[in-house]
Amino acid sequence: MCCSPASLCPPGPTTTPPLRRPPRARCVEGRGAASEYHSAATTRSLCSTPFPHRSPVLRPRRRIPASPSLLDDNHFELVHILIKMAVSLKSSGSFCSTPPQWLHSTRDRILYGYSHSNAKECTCKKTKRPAPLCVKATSTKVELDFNDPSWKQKFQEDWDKRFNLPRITDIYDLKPRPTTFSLKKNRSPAGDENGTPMDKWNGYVNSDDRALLKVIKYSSPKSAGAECIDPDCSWVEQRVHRAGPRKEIYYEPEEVKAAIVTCGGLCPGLNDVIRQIVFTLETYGVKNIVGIPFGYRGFFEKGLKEMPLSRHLVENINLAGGSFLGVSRGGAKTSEIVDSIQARRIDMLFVLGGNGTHAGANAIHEECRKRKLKVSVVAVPKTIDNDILLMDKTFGFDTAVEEAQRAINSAYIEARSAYHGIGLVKLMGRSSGFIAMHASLSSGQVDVCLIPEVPFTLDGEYGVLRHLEHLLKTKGFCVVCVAEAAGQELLQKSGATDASGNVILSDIGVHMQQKIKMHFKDIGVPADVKYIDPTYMVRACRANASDAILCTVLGQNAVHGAFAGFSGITSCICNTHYVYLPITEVITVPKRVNPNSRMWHRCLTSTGQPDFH
Ligand SMILES: Nc1ncnc2c1ncn2[C@@H]1O[C@H](COP(=O)(O)OP(=O)(O)O)[C@@H](O)[C@H]1O
Ligand SMILES: O=P(O)(O)OC[C@H]1O[C@](O)(COP(=O)(O)O)[C@@H](O)[C@@H]1O
Ligand SMILES: [Mg+2]
Repeated sequence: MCCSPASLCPPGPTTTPPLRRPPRARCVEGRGAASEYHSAATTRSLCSTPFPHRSPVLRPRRRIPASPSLLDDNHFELVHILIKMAVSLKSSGSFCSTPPQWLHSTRDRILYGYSHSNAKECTCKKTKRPAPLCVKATSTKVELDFNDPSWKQKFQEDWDKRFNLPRITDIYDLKPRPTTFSLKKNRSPAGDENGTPMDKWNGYVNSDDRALLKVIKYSSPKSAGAECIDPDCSWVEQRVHRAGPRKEIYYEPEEVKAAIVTCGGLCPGLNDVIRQIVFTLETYGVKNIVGIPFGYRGFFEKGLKEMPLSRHLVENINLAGGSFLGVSRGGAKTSEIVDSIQARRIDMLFVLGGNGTHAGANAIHEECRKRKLKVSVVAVPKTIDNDILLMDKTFGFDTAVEEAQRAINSAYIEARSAYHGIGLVKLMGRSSGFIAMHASLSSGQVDVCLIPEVPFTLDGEYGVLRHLEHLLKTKGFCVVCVAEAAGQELLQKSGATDASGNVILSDIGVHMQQKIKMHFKDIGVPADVKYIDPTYMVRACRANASDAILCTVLGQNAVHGAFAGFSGITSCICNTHYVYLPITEVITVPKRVNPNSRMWHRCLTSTGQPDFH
């Protein structure tokens, strides 16, 4: 954590420029088909009513009240991709005549077919009205026409195909054996000829068990948060595979060599997952368990030796943060990694990491398939950024938020205790603002939360700086929380990337600190700016209680998934249920905060901040 020295601003005149702004007429921008999704009445009232009594504190937010469609954060980025694909399809002349859509206007519209990998949206050629039956959704496997009475069945068949879990039996003709995993085995007096306990333990998950990804039936596409596949917002079950131990397994535990690797940046809970994987493997009867040191690098870097792991060795590792095995970025050469897997005779590989790691895990899984190796590659989603699609959250996120709000609290105390104090906190999040949004919400002490998904300006009448002036005048102090990826368009780009190819972001925190100081100096208003950058503090700590539970379950399920013969899957939590997803479904894009989601609106309600542009 680093704090700037006390403000160098000289005392100046205490009068601040007037903060009240002239009311502006607001319109929901109608680019192409975008506006056509609002009823005429809605559009009229939105465009004709300026805000004559605009409060200086709470400027109404543009677009938000008018938005009928609130996609949740899990699907927002997917929608972004779908729209881009629809646009490119359109421009390639392969689809109907919809003018190009831009992300911002798209967010305000109802979108159908969100859950496909390729959605298309159009208006009927001869009418300006939105024409629901023109809306089509396609996926890579099936094209849906909602005029077709069997579209639901087709959708579900396509869905089931996409979310079907790859397994080693896809390439190998293998017979399963009864599981060796039973929590009651020590109490069971007799076993069968395989030594499998004969108790009546009923803790197995049936392979046909599914969890629903969505549970709300929206009555209208205009309902808050509605995610509709078709224009009538029909109920279509989207089921995913339930995680957990199966009655039959595809490995002989005694013969298994299992390896664990942790990649990417640090994240609270890595040790908890490693520990649970080891415990669960041992419960199955696996004796040969190793850790690959320092991420994927450990597979091929000379001098890095695999580490034998056992319950005894990992018993207490969860008491500390970091990774017992070490982490690293970069250096993922799939063929070399698979050579190494082959040479080491690894049967199960457990990969803990974020979106990059998952992409790597999938490449390893594919390469193993190509070489016809009987290897199960199972991932566990790790990242404080919480930026992996479809899942409720990734492990480490809760803990990072908890730590981040401690930094916010310090900024608040500093700001509140200073004359015209301004506390500024920068929080991590490579491509999304989840940590900043949740830490702002949880602390309740933030006046301005800035995230990459919502553009803002610093200068000018509607800029952040003018709002800070206002806060100093009315409140006497303020706290700003900025996500590290926010406002990158305001900064010079270095173009540099890290070893994994991730773009190295310019420092918005330092930039804002300087801009705030300069601004208040220029207008002659004293301001005491304290900048806190808790960057590595929020992720180098040990997991909190809720993350520790999440890690425990995810780690156990990863092992159950491998023994069940799955490969190329990730063990995660969706809609409060523990499930397995094919890695391919979660790595298309990073998950981002949906500016039209209920959560972002709640954050805005909490901070009371206006639009900053
Ligand atoms: N598209 C990809 N294909 C294969 N491996 C990848 C890919 N992207 C990243 N990796 C590898 O995954 C590891 C972790 O990636 P990184 O982006 O640093 O962290 P995270 O997994 O947390 O997103 C690195 O070793 C990197 O080389
Ligand atoms: O460890 P580094 O290389 O400084 O990376 C910092 C980045 O790591 C993170 O903490 C987590 O990112 P990953 O999930 O990719 O590991 C980001 O929030 C941040 O941008
Ligand atoms: Mg990442």
